[in-house]
Amino acid sequence: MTNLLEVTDLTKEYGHFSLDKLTFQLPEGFILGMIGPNGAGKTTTLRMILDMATPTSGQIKLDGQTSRQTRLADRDQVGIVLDNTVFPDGWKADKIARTLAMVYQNWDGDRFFDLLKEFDVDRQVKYKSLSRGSQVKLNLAAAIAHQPKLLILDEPAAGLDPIARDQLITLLQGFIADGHHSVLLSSHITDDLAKIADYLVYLIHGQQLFFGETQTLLDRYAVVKGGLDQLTGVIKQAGIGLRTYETGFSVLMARKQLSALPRDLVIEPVSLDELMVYFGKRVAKDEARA
Ligand SMILES: Nc1ncnc2c1ncn2[C@@H]1O[C@H](COP(=O)(O)OP(=O)(O)OP(=O)(O)O)[C@@H](O)[C@H]1O
Repeated sequence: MTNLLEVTDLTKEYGHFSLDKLTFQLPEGFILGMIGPNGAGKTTTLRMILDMATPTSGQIKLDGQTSRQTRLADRDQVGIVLDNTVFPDGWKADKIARTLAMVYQNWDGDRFFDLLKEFDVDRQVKYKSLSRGSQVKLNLAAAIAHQPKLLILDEPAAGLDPIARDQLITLLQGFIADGHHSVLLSSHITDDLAKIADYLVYLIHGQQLFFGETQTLLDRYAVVKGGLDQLTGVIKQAGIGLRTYETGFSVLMARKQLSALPRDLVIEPVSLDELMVYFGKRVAKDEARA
């Protein structure tokens, strides 16, 4: 398998925050999702991959290129939608298309306008007058229409309604379908990510908690529920993000620890959203202790 992106021991020190030795790969033909709570370091990681921030140490290989100069020269191969991607307020789609046609060698104007039609974005409306969702859709269409190998998207689903999010998922699946394109995206909408991300990088406070196949992460944990009288010392110690109610408790546990538990507890699969909430609760508890 050829990797379009390889990140090795990537570190960034900001004084109050450090991103610690991230290591992950994105093969051709796959989608990699980056998840983590606010301030985990997702945008910082994407910015370093895009040469918009300088790593303190570590290596980034984009389509086989390690040197910053070659990566910059090969910019056509990457399509980007960042939180703050904007076009000048007064520009309409036609002006955006004319401009990007001069910037990108592989610009495909027909594809751009087809995508706008599919997304129901009015090409006669000035960029500043489009709704937030329509601006995101236009940014996406612009990123895809220059036919990059790799799409990097920071929170692309923010501001999109459920129908548009569904269109986005279909679009991204179509983008990677030939096996030679890949997508790296960060998102808080983890249910969407669970549907489309083949791999996940999970960051908390700059630490990489997990990198691997999405299903592997979900299979590794389970939600355990029971009455307060069943809350043993083992559960309190090994459980992640314990929640107690008047009537009982729920906690996240690694499946490999389940054999040590009483048999009459309720064991349920965990969703990506729940997983993040339980882990988030553990981090908050650790911080309160520190
Ligand atoms: N240019 C900078 N200078 C100093 N600190 C920075 C800079 N950019 C980011 N940080 C810090 O890095 C940390 C991680 O921020 P980052 O935006 O990468 O997180 P995130 O996971 O994308 O969060 P969110 O989900 O809220 O967008 C934060 O504590 C932030 O203050």
